[in-house]
Amino acid sequence: MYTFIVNPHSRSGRGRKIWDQINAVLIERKIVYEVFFTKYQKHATRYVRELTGDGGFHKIIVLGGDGTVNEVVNGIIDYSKVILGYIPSGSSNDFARGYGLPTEPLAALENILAAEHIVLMDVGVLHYQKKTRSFVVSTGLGFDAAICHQAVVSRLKVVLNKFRLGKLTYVGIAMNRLFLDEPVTMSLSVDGGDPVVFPGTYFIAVMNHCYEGGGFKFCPDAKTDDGLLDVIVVSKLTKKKVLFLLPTAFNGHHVRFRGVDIYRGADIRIHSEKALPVHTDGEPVFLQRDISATVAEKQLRVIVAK
Ligand SMILES: Nc1ncnc2c1ncn2[C@@H]1O[C@H](COP(=O)(O)OP(=O)(O)OP(=O)(O)O)[C@@H](O)[C@H]1O
Repeated sequence: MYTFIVNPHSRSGRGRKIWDQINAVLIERKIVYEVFFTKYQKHATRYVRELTGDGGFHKIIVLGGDGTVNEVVNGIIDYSKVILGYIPSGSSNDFARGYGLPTEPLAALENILAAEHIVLMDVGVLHYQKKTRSFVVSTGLGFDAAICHQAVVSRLKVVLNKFRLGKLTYVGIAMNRLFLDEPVTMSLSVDGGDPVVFPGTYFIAVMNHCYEGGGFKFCPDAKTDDGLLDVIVVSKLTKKKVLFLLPTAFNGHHVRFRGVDIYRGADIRIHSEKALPVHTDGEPVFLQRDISATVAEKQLRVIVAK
């Protein structure tokens, strides 16, 4: 049996309409399923924790954005007992982009029902204060997280989603934040090595997938099954240069420029001289000065494209 977790609120309310399309096909094809609609933040986590708490095997299909995938993964008790499928209906859809999943909902459903390609995916774990939160796409401190924090309350997202341009929300807000935020000194330590200090840092993102923020290929060589996390540090650049560099990140060409540093490791520690916004898969976490990221022991099975 399939369990669908649907965020009707995703893509500013289009999630519900996309579910209606999917539901019609499931009924017509006599597919056995149950559906659960999220009603508030972290509801998906609560539900999935209860569902997977029975110790049984579950096929969980998420219909929502990267934030809903994040909430679902955070509720899974034992990754080895779950297969995850995904029908993208978010604004940025970087999880789907990373796997090249179909963006058209019915094509995504067909891909899930065929289930011909299942891969093992690493799950990242963010540690802050004494808490942890899992992530599938990325986590980050600074500029990229400030954009996510602003996107949550942004009218721009609602307007752009109406025109199916939701992924541009993050580009639009990025321009705005660039003029508001000042870079700070941060330090990065990879796998227990000495901390490297970066004055004038805009952000550090720790990535499992290669895309974040609606299609920025910040860590072009990130692999989701290597047990490692890729890290991008953007520092020591004028705001004008950042503005010039951002579009080159859509195809990963930004890595050639000075001021962009890439690292890879299994234990990433970041310190910031000032408390800054943090995100996991675009979902805001409160302001932090110290965070670290590791990879969960077990991998999660995910249905990817044929
Ligand atoms: N019924 C609901 N009403 C309001 N918010 C909800 C509801 N269900 C879930 N949420 C919250 O909506 C937020 C965003 O969801 P999601 O990521 O699925 O869509 P999105 O924001 O359109 O896409 P993306 O993350 O790709 O930009 C999550 O924080 C989630 O907790």
